[in-house]
Amino acid sequence: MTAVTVESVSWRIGAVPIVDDVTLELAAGEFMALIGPNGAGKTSLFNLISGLRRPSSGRILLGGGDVTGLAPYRRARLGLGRTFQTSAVFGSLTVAENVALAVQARRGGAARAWRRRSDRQVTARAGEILSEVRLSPRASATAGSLAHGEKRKLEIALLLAAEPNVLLLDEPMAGVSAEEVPALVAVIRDLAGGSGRSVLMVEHHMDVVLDVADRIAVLHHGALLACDTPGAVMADPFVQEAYLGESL
Ligand SMILES: Nc1ncnc2c1ncn2[C@@H]1O[C@H](COP(=O)(O)OP(=O)(O)OP(=O)(O)O)[C@@H](O)[C@H]1O
Repeated sequence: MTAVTVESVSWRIGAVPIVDDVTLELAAGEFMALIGPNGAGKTSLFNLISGLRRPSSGRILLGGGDVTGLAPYRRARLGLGRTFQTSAVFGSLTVAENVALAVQARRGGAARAWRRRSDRQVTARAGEILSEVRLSPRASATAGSLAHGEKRKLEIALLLAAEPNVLLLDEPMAGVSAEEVPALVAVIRDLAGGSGRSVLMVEHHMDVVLDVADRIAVLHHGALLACDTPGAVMADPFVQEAYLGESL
């Protein structure tokens, strides 16, 4: 089953192709990394998938359904979650309160009946999510007091509260200290897979990419240069040639 299909998608500004005829499929449960040098079009492709931009041509499908014309919030309702570099965390509330609010917001919006149900269910779900992102020991800390890596985990927790089946992660390691990277990688690695959740992640740290990705998609000047297993991509002569002297 395919979670996301990008079908011959191009996005042009004037005559300049920023994303150039990209076709790729993210399978259910798959972890795919999207790499490429600065300006390759990674963020633009994320914007096209999440609906912030409309393609000049081509189609975007979620779970097999065409969402090319749908606004971002409609795609979110269909199970697409995206992290941004800027954080939407309430710094003066505790970690647990932040997650509980996000769970409540989702449930309140989804069905009125939830309002009549006990707060305990919200607290329980928030607790499960905190456990999944390994933040339970920090549940009663104020969000504003978290280290960068912990804040990233909280942002992921807020995303999970919407119960997405596809996650778009935009440079989750950015700004995180080297000591915090392994703990954050451990959380991110487990986001896809058994749950059926799929992840598409833009990340510049190649050690992280090679650690977590089932497949790596390589963008180069807006076009898809390769999309294969980490071993095959690293051995690809076109990838090597394209990146000779350039940092991935
Ligand atoms: N709204 C826009 N108007 C004009 N040019 C744009 C716009 N958005 C993106 N671009 C250009 O498109 C190209 C791709 O940008 P994009 O941010 O998608 O690349 P990226 O691979 O995410 O880069 P980085 O790794 O630096 O984040 C860049 O040359 C950028 O300047």
